[in-house]
Amino acid sequence: MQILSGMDRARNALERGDRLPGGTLPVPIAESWQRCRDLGLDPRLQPRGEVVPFAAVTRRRQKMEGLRRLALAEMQVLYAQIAGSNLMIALADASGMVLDTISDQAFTESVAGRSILPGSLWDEARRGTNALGLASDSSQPVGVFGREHYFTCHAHLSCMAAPILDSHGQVLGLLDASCANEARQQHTHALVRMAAAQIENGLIFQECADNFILAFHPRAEYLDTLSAGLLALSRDGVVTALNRPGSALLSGLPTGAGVSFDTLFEMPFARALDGLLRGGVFPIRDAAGSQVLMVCRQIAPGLTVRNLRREPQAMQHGRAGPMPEFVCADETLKAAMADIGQAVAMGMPVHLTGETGTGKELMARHIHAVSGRRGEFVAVNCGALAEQLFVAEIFGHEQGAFTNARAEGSIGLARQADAGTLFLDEVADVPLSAQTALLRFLDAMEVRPVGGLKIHKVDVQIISATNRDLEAMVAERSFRADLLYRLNGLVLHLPPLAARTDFVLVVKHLLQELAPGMAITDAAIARLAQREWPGNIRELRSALQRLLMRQRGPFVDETCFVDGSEDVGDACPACRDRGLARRVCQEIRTTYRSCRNVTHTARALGLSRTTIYKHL
Ligand SMILES: Nc1ncnc2c1ncn2[C@@H]1O[C@H](COP(=O)(O)OP(=O)(O)OP(=O)(O)O)[C@@H](O)[C@H]1O
Repeated sequence: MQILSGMDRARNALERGDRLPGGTLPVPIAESWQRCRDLGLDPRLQPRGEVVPFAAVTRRRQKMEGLRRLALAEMQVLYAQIAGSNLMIALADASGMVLDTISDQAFTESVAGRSILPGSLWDEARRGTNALGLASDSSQPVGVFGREHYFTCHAHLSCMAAPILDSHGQVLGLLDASCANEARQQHTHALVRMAAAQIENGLIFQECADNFILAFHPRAEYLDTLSAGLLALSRDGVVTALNRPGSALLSGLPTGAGVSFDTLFEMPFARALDGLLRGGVFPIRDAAGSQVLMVCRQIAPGLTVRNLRREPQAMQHGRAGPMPEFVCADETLKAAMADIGQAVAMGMPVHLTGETGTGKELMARHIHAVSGRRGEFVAVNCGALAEQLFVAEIFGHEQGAFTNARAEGSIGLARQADAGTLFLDEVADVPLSAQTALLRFLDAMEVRPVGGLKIHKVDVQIISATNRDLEAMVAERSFRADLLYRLNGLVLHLPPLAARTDFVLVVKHLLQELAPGMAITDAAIARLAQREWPGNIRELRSALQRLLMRQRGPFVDETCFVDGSEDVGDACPACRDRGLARRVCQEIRTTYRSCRNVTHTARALGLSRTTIYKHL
């Protein structure tokens, strides 16, 4: 006989409508299941996946601007901390309406990823037992793992949510980390809670900018941690905010708003301030007699004192994990790159093709690194060399070998690359007259400088690149067929950016290069992904630079696109040149891009499905 686990029995009972067996589930989950059942939700069906109109999301985001700014920066840090894949970090308002998400591509493309999108509502009454809904109701951090979700269709998910509270214990928002159940990591829940606490502390600094802010803890080494109490005080010593650890440390004392410092501590505020403003750690007893150590983290404006750390921990950004130097998660490209190691080990020339800006030079540098050659990487832009000078530049020349020759002669780029790599960029532009000399060099790996007699043997890895069709040039006799066959030992094609499956990673990588620690929302990435990018990664880099110029906080989101200059390519052809229609069309396409579902898009924007189809 098959032995059923507690969870199996609980689910069977739930799905059959039987009484739920006691002791098989954590109490909050069992209670939530019961509430969902009382509401008449059928766990075997799909939940009501409601998504509010985009305009309502925008309004809510504006209302929560301060919190959102802090949260997006923390979400980026959290995303980097929870290494692994199939992950989404979401920020929701207090009711469980998702405002922003940061995720990896695998999650974005999953069924769950398509349902956790800005504007989606995750309250218990709509989506059954889930972490956002439970955290919103209970004001407590909650984890809902796999089959603990009420709806069977959410059983593959694990979600961990923590409320973000104001200093009166009111829920301001919710932070959630969701991942595939099998990818769940033990420490995620703690990281989400810490991120929420970090945001709460950040809010105190943000909202009490004209107050004193003091940190305190019984042990000095904890003053810089999230366990420290943070106390904001007006200039006359009245408490304006106290974080959660602070309330716990002062439990038993009256900590409500309006209480004065003197009621909480044994020393009058003015005297304590004297000590605190001299800098360093100041010992003080609370009104219950326990000693704590205190430091001043922020001085109310108008006072200047040296030796004080003005930068609160919670506001320090730029802690996103290290990003790879070179993004290459595109499966086709990865497969094509599999032979590089062997090719360079055999000294085989590598030929790179791809449109402008697809990363041919970067790939050439990568190949040089892979080859482990100790010599230099020497890049030659063949299109930039005058026809008469081409041979002399590559193979060198003796003193006074020709008019305009360098007086001291030149060893040439081929010898400079000896024991290293010679990268012939824009190889299609090698003058026909020089192609024979180049071919001879590739065959023999020997160099004879112009005007010289001595032959020099070299050992050079050859990499060439072009964005032109060399086969077609061979057919029209502007490129030598034998040179082409000599160059294309291993051919590697770099896909255009729009065709890369690792677009999201490329965006994040470039952003980290341009502005370390900067966050970007999924919606902003989706907006970028709509464009065609004829200039490929180079163009994307410039577009990100322009967005960064417009961005006013620690993250890039759709508001950075306000003037539409990044959006020229994202309206449908019929709407592209029609002002207002173009905006509507762009909104449709942006929304669709983030959820990949016509019905959701129609519902989110309050338009008919036919209209959505028309613009897609
Ligand atoms: N895989 C990648 N990951 C991250 N950045 C990249 C990648 N590929 C290219 N880039 C960046 O894109 C820009 C253009 O790359 P690169 O100059 O190598 O392109 P290219 O194909 O050689 O262009 P062109 O044909 O116009 O010379 C550079 O800033 C480069 O750092």
